[in-house]
Amino acid sequence: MSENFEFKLTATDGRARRGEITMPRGTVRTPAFMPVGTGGTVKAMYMDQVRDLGADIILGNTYHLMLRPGAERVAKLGGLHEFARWQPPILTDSGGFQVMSLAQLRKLTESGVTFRSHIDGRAYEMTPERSIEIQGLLDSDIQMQLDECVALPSTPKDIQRAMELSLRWAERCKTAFGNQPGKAMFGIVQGGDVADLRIRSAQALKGMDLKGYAVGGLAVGEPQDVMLEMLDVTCPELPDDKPRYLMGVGTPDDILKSVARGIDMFDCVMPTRAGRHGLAFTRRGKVNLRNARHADDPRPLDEESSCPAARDYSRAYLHHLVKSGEALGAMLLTWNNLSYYQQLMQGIRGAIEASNFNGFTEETQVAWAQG
Ligand SMILES: CC#C[C@H]1NC(N)=Nc2cc3[nH]c(NC)nc3cc21
Repeated sequence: MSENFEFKLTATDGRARRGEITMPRGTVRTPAFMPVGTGGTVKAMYMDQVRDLGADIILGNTYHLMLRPGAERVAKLGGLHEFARWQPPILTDSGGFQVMSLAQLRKLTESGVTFRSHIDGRAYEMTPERSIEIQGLLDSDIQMQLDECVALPSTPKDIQRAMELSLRWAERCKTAFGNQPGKAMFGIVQGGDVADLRIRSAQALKGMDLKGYAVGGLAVGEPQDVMLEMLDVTCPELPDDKPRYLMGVGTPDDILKSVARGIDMFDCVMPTRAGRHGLAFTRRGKVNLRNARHADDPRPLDEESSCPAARDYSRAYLHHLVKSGEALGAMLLTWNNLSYYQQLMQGIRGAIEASNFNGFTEETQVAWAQG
């Protein structure tokens, strides 16, 4: 533990990095995967289970929590850690992406964005200052800047405008955040799929000397090679001694290829959402438990797994639960998927320490192909 927010690199293998982020609430081993806990819950999981799987940090969403139950209410109840009974670090997204993707009747100005709640239609204003205030009320350990997230596809002109506005908002967020030694505010690199804009955004944010940097505006439907190309141009512009967080990513293959390009942190709804829809991630690839071919299969998902959901239940039973819409189906498959993701991250961290990241990547991809 540290009363400050500190990041240190402990090993590298090519551009892949092994590190640790120390904060008062705990240490985050990187590369790290953050389970998504949007409304203060990692859906279908107990927080103790999430921790036992090896997660060092989870993600919460400003947008959802401000709408329901309300940031001031969570603050009065002791903050998000107390409210959700998750004591390790929490990273909160700023609301920029969710306002773009969920809110209604959005109106954007230099000052901020006004919108109506997708839940009850109530009107809200979100400014850089209010976003940081809300994340402070939640007692978030890593707070994201408010950014303007243009929906894709967008014109280069619109991407540039949004990138430049987001830089001005980053400055305002930095001012509003002030000096909080045990916490961090991360900037978000924007620029869509335009390399020059990505470089300019990264260089400008680096000049603000922030405690960490996210790469945003990806994992919004663009082809994987475009996402990877943007990482190739963005990561070299970011400081080596600060964490790099790729927002909303991704599949296990996305994660391997992004770690190879210098990314340290990830979050994605993939393992939890897929689990609720009957899809299992395993060492030998994905298994769609909705498929009738599992109806009589007595084998577990992975007899060698340390996770009971993967080791102790037949595919036939999981298929039955999924087809019947039983809550236990979502619970077991979410448990399995988060276990797989955390075991993948543990394997990645060990491989970088052993200077074997490329070998680990090849072995993992071959195993997926075994089916
Ligand atoms: C443009 C932009 C941008 C980023 N800005 C903020 N605040 N959060 C994000 C969350 C994301 N999730 C996914 N994919 C699921 N891409 C994301 C990108 C962002």
